[in-house]
Amino acid sequence: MMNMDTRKPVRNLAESIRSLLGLKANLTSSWADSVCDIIKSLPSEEPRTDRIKPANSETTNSFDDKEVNSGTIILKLKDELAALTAYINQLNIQRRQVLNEFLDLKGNIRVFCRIRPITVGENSSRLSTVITLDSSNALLKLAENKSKRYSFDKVFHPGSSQDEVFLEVEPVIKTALDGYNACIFAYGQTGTGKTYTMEGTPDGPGVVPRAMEVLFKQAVDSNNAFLFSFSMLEIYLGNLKDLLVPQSTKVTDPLPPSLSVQTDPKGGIEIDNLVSIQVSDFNQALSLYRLGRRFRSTASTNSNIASSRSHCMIRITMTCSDAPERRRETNKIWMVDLGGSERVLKTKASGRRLEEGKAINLSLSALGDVINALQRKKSHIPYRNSKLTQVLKDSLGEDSKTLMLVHVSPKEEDLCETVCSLNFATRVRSIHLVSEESTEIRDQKELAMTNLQQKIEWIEDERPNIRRQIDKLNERLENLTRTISSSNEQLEASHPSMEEPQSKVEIISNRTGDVTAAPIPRIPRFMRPTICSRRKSGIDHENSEKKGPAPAKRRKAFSRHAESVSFPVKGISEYSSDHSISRTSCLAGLNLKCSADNETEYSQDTSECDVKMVVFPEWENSLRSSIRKKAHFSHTEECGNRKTDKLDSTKFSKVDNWLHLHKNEPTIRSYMHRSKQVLAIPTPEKKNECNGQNISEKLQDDKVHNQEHAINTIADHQIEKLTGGGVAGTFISEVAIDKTVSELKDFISKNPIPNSVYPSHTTDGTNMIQTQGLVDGPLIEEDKTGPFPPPEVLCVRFIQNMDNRMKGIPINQEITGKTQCSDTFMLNNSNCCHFYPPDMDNGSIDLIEDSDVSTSISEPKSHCPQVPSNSVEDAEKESLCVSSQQLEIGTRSCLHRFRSQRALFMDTAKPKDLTMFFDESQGNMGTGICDLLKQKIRIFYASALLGLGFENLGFEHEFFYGLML
Ligand SMILES: Nc1ncnc2c1ncn2[C@@H]1O[C@H](COP(=O)(O)OP(=O)(O)OP(=O)(O)O)[C@@H](O)[C@H]1O
Repeated sequence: MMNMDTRKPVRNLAESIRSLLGLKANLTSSWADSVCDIIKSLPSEEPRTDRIKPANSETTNSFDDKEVNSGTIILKLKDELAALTAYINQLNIQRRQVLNEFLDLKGNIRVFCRIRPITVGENSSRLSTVITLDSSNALLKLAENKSKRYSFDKVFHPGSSQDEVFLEVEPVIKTALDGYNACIFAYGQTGTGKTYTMEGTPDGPGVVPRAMEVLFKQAVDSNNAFLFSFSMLEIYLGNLKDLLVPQSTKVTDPLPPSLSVQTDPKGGIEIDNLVSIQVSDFNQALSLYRLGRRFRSTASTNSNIASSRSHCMIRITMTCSDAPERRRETNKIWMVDLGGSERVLKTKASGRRLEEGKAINLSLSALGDVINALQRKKSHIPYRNSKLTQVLKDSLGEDSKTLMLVHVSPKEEDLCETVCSLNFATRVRSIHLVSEESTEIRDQKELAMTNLQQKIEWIEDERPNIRRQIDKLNERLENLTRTISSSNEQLEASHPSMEEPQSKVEIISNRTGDVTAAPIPRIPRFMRPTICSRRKSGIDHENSEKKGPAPAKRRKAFSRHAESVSFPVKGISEYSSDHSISRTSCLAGLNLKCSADNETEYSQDTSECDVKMVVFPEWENSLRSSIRKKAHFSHTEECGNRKTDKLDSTKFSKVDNWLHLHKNEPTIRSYMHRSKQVLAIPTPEKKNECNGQNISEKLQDDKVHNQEHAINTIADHQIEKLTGGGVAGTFISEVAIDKTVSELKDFISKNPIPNSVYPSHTTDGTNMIQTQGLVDGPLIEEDKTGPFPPPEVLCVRFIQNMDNRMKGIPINQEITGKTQCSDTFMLNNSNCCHFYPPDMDNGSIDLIEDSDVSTSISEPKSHCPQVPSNSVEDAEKESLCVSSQQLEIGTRSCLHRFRSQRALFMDTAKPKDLTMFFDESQGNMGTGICDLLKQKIRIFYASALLGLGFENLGFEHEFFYGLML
């Protein structure tokens, strides 16, 4: 009874709050304050949670009381929570309405004009050609006594700060949270401050970083679950270029998948293959933005020291499925820093700069045509005339919010361009203005807008407070639930047969919705139904129904998000992989405080919510090729978390790792200018040099040494080849190790080593462990997996039966320096064929006309670590560093290496001799086992050469045909 009494007033209060919330008229600030005060005062009436300590076995009755009290508190908290949630939802709806009214007054397409200040080095004595008359009018001085007035939604004078600009831009960004597609673009002549406005400086961040901050903050305040994803591209020379994919720095790098603009049946625009990365907070988005910025094409021109040579476009996609009042469940905002229009005569651009300028001008003129057609309400809008208009198609039309920031120069010499820009901006603005407004109407509008703005501000101030209270309540609720659960467990342990209190808790739990202490049945564990069987039998279904609809709805929504943010990749035929984003969610603003049972229901969502992953097809390819090579990646926190045992499933890498990977991404930019790196257009050679540098740096940084794995991989590869070829004979495998003979003997005496393994040494003093065995190679395997430390040189000699003499001419394809496999060993064993496996692209191959054929796998002393690869970039770096370190000549560019490799091969390989070698043996070919064996070895040898990748180096096919014959 007592419990009922305490519950009642709380319920009444909640009901009265709800009823008040229904009445819009009551929603004044004083009313809200008083409601808040009441709510704030409630917790003090409640018993402290520490009073509900787990009951011990002796105090069953007191536990009962406390438990009932806890149930009451939980109910009370739930009521408060419901009231606050209803209130915040009401605020959200209000804000949406007010903001829409506000934007309706402002217009769907708004145009701001920003006048650049005279910068250092410019002649400041001359008067500016553009003067700000008031906040929405600018005067352009055309001649001594001739001027023209331009009206815009806002005019920013040269002294306007970034803050002032953003204050005006903000409402458009906020509408994006209401489900509208939005587009903010900076337009203007080159050098007028577009990038300054959009990107800003470290001291004065521009629109893009500020917009991202606002988006995330507002999403949290709204109490709805938003899922954000970030993309960044540029339109360079009329082509789309993803700024988030690893830039190819080597000739051999796979080209990034080409981007293409697709229209869905509803008219929505999607860009095929564009990387879209889920971001859960502002910092992540900012990191990606910074990363993308590094890859922008910028160059110095006559007009601007760091001129953007492309249109840079940032897209933030947001999905929110628990706010049905939003315009769309998934919508996007584009923020575009357009390339500057330029006059060739003035910029004196030539060559590449000229091409870039022309491409920019062309697409800007296409944008002008689209605007024109929209203004005239033409039936055909020429979106298809440029990539820019294609991409922006669904963000420029009626149902979206567009903001154009036209930038003009104050300089007299730029008058022509200024007139063009201002005329274009006026045209854009006229799309939504049927006629010029009278001053009176405009004043009225201004007043209405000011009132609406104030309302918006009030709501936006109020929401975080309510949100904080909700968080607090949730926390308390969670603590309380946890306490009850642990009490139950203790009680159950002490009174296994006590059913009563449990069921009480259960009832409370079900009523409270998200507080669930699941009943533990009194049957043996193995007899209890599994989740699966419960689902099948419908038990779970019933339970979930009891829990209420909210969790089910959310769960369903997340899987939908997952589908909506995956993007198929074309052209990767082999694995037809997907650029896929994990089914994770950015739960900005979502407060998933749920009980044990709800957790099960949400487990996938909640556990994944902090994992942001993306996979690129190149990575996947590299991973798969890694499987083929049986490469083993070690796991380090720094270098990514790849697991070889899961390589055959789709691989994901964390966004954070991905960002880390790009930290040292080589850029070809020569100097920094205002946080922009200015570059000369890269040449392949430069890229390679740059890459080489980075690789060596990376190698210096990487502390992961996985020599053993590398050697094992090579040995595996060889053994596979030898045994796979069905070759009969004796194997002698030799492992050079860094132990003295006495140490070795010691070691062997202490360790049980088969008889066939014994120490030896070569004439140059290298200590070796020799293993002998027959044909199928288990002994060789014994070697590589043996108890010795990782060998520095691994030589596996295959000795063919003496009567099968292999004919051949030596081929030395050593690029430079000497191999780490001791020279003396090679010299003294003239029948030794030194062979690098195909994945090591330098090496020596000696095939010497003699009785025995030996195959040596040489492993360099300073073996390149098998760095756990985060991406294809890493994989490439690995392969590069393997070879460069093997050669011990420092880092060299991949291209250079391939060239020299090719040249040397051409010089020294003596294709004629090779052919002779094969021809000769062909002539002697019989049908006996030995001849078959010879043939197999020849094929093995030829395929080894092919495997080295020579065919990709531009050799004439005839050469290989000759080789194969
Ligand atoms: N409002 C401003 N306040 C201070 N400096 C500015 C402002 N606007 C532009 N600048 C300066 O003018 C120069 C050119 O600006 P910016 O590179 O942003 O021009 P842009 O329009 O992006 O040029 P492009 O089209 O060639 O890329 C920069 O040095 C920048 O710092």
